[in-house]
Amino acid sequence: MIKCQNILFRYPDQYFELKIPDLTVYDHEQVAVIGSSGTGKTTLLHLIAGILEPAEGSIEIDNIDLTRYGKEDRQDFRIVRIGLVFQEFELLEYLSVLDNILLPFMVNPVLRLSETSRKLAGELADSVGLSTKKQRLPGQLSQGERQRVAACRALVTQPDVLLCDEPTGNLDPANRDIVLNTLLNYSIQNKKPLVMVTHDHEILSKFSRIVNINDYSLSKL
Ligand SMILES: Nc1ncnc2c1ncn2[C@@H]1O[C@H](COP(=O)(O)OP(=O)(O)OP(=O)(O)O)[C@@H](O)[C@H]1O
Repeated sequence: MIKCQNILFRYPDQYFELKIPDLTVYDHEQVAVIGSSGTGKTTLLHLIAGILEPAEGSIEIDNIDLTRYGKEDRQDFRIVRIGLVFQEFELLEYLSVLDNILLPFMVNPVLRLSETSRKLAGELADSVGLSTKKQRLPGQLSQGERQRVAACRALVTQPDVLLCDEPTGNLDPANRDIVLNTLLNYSIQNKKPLVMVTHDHEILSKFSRIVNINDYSLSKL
């Protein structure tokens, strides 16, 4: 469960303010975050991920208050417990599809690469239709296939929370549905909360709840 209470966040220039009195995402929920450009959707995801720190308030994940942690502890928590997917998928061009999926284990000493993780990486690649492309380099993949790899990478650590920032933004409908269903199904089957920022109103019916960030943010300019 994700619980944000009495959040106040400002960037250092003070022009933008995000205030969230109470936002709880339960384990069985898939929440879409919508709202106009520049109203704080990405900022909200970064707060929940512990990348940003609020000036006031608490952000709890499974009853652990991230705002009590220092930056490094928040980072370790994020690596182990949170799955992140962004619009720019940040694949490493010199690693194969399989190794890109396993990247969290290679770059983070807090995670242990096991045979189980290798097996899961292969199964995830199979599940998104990449079974014949596991040894390819990202440069040999389409945009949609690259984003499928990024979705698998977010799931290979079996995170307790999934945070996604427009993961289907540039994709055609077929790839969009593969990526979306992969992420939603993980959340539904494992009862792990999912929060996804999206501009795509066509996909909103797939979520259990919609949060409009316009209700919370205030631009002072
Ligand atoms: N590092 C930063 N320093 C100062 N202001 C920032 C910074 N990052 C974002 N902002 C400002 O904070 C506000 C919220 O930005 P954010 O990226 O969260 O919006 P968004 O709703 O995700 O926008 P979009 O839909 O365009 O992606 C914007 O006004 C933006 O200009």
